[in-house]
Amino acid sequence: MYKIVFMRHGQSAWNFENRFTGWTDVDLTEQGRAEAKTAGSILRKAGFEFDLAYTSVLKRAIRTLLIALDEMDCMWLPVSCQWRLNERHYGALQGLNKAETADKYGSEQVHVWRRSYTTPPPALNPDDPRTSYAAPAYRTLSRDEIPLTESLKDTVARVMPLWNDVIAPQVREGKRILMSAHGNSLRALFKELDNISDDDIVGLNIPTGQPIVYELDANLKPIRNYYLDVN
Ligand SMILES: CC(=O)Oc1ccccc1S(=O)(=O)Nc1cc2c(c(O)c1O)C(=O)c1ccccc1C2=O
Repeated sequence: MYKIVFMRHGQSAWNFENRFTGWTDVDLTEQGRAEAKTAGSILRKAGFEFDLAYTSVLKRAIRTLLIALDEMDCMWLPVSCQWRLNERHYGALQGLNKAETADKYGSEQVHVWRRSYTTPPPALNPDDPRTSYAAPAYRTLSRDEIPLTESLKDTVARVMPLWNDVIAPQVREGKRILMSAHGNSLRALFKELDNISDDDIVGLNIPTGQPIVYELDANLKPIRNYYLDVN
C-alpha cells in the first residue's frame, strides 16, 4: 500500500476578499500562514516522513509548503515547483470579486458557470496585462501551453500528465510525497483518482490547511482517504 499526502494552500489575500485568483500570484494572509503552520504540526505529530514534495509555481502554495516543512523540521526536502499544479485559470474573471462579477456578467451567467465542468470563463485578451506570457515562471512553456482561461475539464487535462508521467511512477517506487496545491488542481487529481463524475466534482470543496492522506493499492487505486485533524 502506498500513501501520498495532499494539502490545499492556506487563505490568500484574494480568498479573503472573495476575488477570483487563478494564476494571479497573490500571497498568503497572516491567517493563511497560520493554517500552513498548523498543517505542518499536524503532520509532524502524526509522525509523517517524506522523500520529496511537489507544489505549483504560485507563491501561496509554495509558501504553504515551506512553512509546513519548516514546522516538520525538514526544509532540506527536495521540492519540485510545477506549473501543471497551478490553480485553475479564471480568465477575465481574475481579480474580480462577487459584486463585480455579477455586475459585469449577470448573476444568471455566474450561476451557469458555477455549475459547469466544461464551460470556461471569458478568456483574457492576449494583450491583457494579466496574462502569464511574460512571467519567467512560464518561460519554458510554448505560447499555446499558457492558458487565457480554463474550464475545470481543461484543468484536469493539464494536471494529469504530471501525475501519470512523473508523480505516479515515483509513488510506485515507494517515494513518500507531500503535495501543496490549489482547490481546483486538487479537485482535478481527486476526480481522476476517485473516478468522480463531472457533475459531482464541481461540488467537491477541499478545506484549506488540513492535510489529506490517500492510501493507494498496488495499481494506485485509492483504498481510502482521510483528513488529518488537529488532535
Ligand atoms: C463565495 C463567493 O463569494 O464566491 C464568489 C467569488 C467571486 C465571484 C462570485 C462568487 S459567488 O458568490 O457567485 N460564488 C461562486 C461563483 C463562481 C464559482 C464558485 O465556485 C462560486 O462559489 C465558480 O466556481 C466559477 C467557475 C468559473 C466561472 C465562474 C464561477 C463563479 O462565478
